Amino acid sequence: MSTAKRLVLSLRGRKNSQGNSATSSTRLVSAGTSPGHELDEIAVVSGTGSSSHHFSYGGCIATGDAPLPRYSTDLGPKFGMTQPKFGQSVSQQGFFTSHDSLATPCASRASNSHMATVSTASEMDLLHNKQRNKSRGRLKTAASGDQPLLGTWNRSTGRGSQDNTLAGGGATSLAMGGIGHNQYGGNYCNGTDRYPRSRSQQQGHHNAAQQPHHPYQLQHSASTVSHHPHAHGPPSQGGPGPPHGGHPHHPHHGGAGSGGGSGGGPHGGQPHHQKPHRTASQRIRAATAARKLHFVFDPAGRLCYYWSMVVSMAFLYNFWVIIYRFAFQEINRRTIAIWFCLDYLSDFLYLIDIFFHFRTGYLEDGVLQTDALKLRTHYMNSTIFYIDCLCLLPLDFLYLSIGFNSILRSFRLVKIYRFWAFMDRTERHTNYPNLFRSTALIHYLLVIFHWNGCLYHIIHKNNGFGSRNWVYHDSESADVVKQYLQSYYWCTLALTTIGDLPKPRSKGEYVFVILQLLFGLMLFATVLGHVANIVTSVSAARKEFQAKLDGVKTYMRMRRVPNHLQVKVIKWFDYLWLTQKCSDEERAVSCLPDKLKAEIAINVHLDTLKRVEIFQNTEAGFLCELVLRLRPVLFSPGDYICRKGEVGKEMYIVNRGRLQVVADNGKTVMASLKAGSYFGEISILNMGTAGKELGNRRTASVRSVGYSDLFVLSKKDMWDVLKEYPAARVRLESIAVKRLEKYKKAPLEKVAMGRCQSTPGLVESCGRTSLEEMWLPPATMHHHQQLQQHQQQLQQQQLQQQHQVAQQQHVPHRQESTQQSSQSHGYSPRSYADRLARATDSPRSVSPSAHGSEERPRSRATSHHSIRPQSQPSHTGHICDSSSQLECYGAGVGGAGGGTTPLLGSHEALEDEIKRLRERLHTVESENQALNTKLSQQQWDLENRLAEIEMQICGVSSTSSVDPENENEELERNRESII
Ligand SMILES: Nc1ncnc2c1ncn2[C@@H]1O[C@@H]2COP(=O)(O)O[C@H]2[C@H]1O
Repeated sequence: MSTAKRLVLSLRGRKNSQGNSATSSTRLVSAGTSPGHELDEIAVVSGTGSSSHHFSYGGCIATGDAPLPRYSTDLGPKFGMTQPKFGQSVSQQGFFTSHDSLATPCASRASNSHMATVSTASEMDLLHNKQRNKSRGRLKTAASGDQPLLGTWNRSTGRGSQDNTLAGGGATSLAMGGIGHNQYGGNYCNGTDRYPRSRSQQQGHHNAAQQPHHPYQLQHSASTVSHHPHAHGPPSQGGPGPPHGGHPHHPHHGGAGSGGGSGGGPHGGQPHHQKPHRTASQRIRAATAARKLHFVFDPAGRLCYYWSMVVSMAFLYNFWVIIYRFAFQEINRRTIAIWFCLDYLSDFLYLIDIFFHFRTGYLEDGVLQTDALKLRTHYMNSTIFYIDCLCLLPLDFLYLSIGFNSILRSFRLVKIYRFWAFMDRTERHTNYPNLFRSTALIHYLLVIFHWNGCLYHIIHKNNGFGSRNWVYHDSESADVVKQYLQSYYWCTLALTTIGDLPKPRSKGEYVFVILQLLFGLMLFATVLGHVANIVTSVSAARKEFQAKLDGVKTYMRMRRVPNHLQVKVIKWFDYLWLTQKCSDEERAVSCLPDKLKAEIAINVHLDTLKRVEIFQNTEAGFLCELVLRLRPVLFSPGDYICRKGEVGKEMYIVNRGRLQVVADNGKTVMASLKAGSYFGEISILNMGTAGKELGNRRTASVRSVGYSDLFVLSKKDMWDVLKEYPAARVRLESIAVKRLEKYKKAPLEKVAMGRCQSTPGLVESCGRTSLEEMWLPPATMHHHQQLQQHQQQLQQQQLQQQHQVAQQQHVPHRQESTQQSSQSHGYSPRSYADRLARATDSPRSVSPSAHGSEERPRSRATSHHSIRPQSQPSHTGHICDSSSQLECYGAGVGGAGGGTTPLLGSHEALEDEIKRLRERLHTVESENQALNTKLSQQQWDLENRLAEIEMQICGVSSTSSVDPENENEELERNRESII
């Protein structure tokens, strides 16, 4: 998608974003920092002095609701401005991409009364001529047309240059929807290409009557510009702006806001009555004058970059040639013309560079300054200005006295700062930093050899250090190139410490050669270091990855991890390396601010994320928030990502790969998931079908078919975000409800359950409830908590009563009973309700399973279902039998096989099962009754026996005539011991 399109989309998106500034800026950020990013490069600063109009979308302009200037969108291609290889500079990124940076410039500009131009990134007005021609034609038409040109728009009496602005902008301001003559009007380019006229008409007021329809205004306005949010608000609102035309509290915005400009409010821009009538020719003149455009270059923009490349070339020319010509006295009559042309071409470029600097913006408090006066002052007060002047010191005049000597041009080399800046920027932006570094290193080496060779030749030419033995003898030859190559070769030997140099004889020669060798040594070391760095950075990722793999391997070997598992782990690493080439993606971007991280993540995973249902048509902020919390994770083939019945703590988004939602048996596939799908949300939303307690349990198992690249989102993170975005929550829940519906409709085989086969120790409850019970209509979803609480209270009360009964009956196996009770399971609210009702009918229903007690929450442990007031040990065994039978049932239903009950595939089967269960319940109840009778019988026996003993004791005591008090105590003691 082209940048322009993206921008348009982002702006549209912003309109839809319900005024959420964060959101909108985020969208804009996305567009603004897209690789396209051409638009911020081009800006028109129209008018003179401070009244400029900015057309770029960068900076604050982008924050506006501005319809995109039509011509801006295709400026890049139009002018052959291809996508830069090296993208944007860091400063630019910082400036345009962060939310703050979008907002700040506006604010600061608004508060700076001297800042005329607000453009963040303005480089040139490429369309200026075209526009001017158009305007002329239109003006002609207008002038000759019936409509008088005497509009009611007003001339600004603002700052000096604003006349021009008015004119041209007069025209321009009209076009810009009344970017008045107020500097901020100019600053913000508030015109819209669609709204100004209608707005002005709507705004009406008295000037509506005065203001004739202005053809120039209309036509010109159609060709420009952006729209200032402060001044107009969203265009879609369409209604009249405040009478001041702009922000009611910001008179400075009036110009822009009067916006409607041409219409403006009565106070917008300047009062109408100041110069209500101007002739057409006046206006044309004014317009022409105001159309004197000036350019302001964004230091971080592409033009600046390319220009610095040109200047660097000029510098390199001087860098290589000055010393060469000095050493070899290459200038002679034959070549003088060429050298002079080249010399003065480079000087000319240096000169232009000075002018370029006058028009290059700079950052002040993080805000790009574009005011011409400020730029000039800033440049002239900087050291760079003096350096640039020094570079152009015209020592060439000395040619006249001392002849051609390129050493007089040595000051041109001071421009090296430009070359370094260019190299730095290129290094930062290139996609091949190591290649670039290597090339730069080689270049530096060649230059050093070149200079050294030239120096050597100079010494040689000047008769060396007294003897010429240590220089090459045949260097006397007249062939300059050969002489140069010999010197170069000598230096290469010396500086690479290879040796094999002619032996020095005199002291001077010795010193020179020693210095050469030392320098060569250092150079060599430096080069080696650089090369090592380059090589290291090339393989850094691989090394890090390898180190991690080695660590894991060592660990597995030490811990004697089974071979198959080791192979699996290594394969996992293989896949990771193949697909990501990076062991820790998160760490790679950890130094970035969150907004940028989110932006990167969104861009990198855009394809996946836009397919995710929950992210579609949601607020951009929601996506941003979530994306920052996503953690990538990779699963191997056959891995279970989650198992039915487990507590859900995370949800997953499929980035790549295929997964299956499977039933307990691991074979029945309930759904297939691929990139863009998500799962695991039901349990983390506590919407599981098994009631409150088990709402957080996985409703299904999910298995990876091949390698799956997923994003994990923790429950806490999810809830944190959903708290802020309730609409997204509703959406997520509604999708979950749909899935649950599907789940409900699925054959019972799929949902029936018993012991969770995948995770030993877990017992799933859903299968024990009927399908009707499992289904919880969405409407009741949010009530079920209350219902459950109520039910729990009832259960607890009942439980207490039963405990009391048990205590009264001195049940000795309370512990066992409680153990049994703790094995009960959670149910859906309806399930609870039904069971509660059943419990009322037959309170001694049996616990369905005897497993998973450790897993159950406490509240469940006290469930009434498992309370059995047994008083005899034998009963416990009996009840265990019952429950184990049921357990078998569960297992059978769950598909594990071996159960006594056939698989339940239909409603009838289910009802049969219920019937069977009820019968079983009756049996158990009657058994219980029988046991109770037995118990009563035993109790009666015991009491009888007790009475007999008492009688006996009484008899004994009467015969032994013991003290009655002692006798009573004794009796009591005996009784207790008997009991
Ligand atoms: N029928 C289905 N279609 C798609 N996904 C499902 C289906 N049933 C369950 N899931 C997903 O599987 C996940 C298992 O864990 P959760 O219950 O947390 O959330 C579940 C759903 O996200």
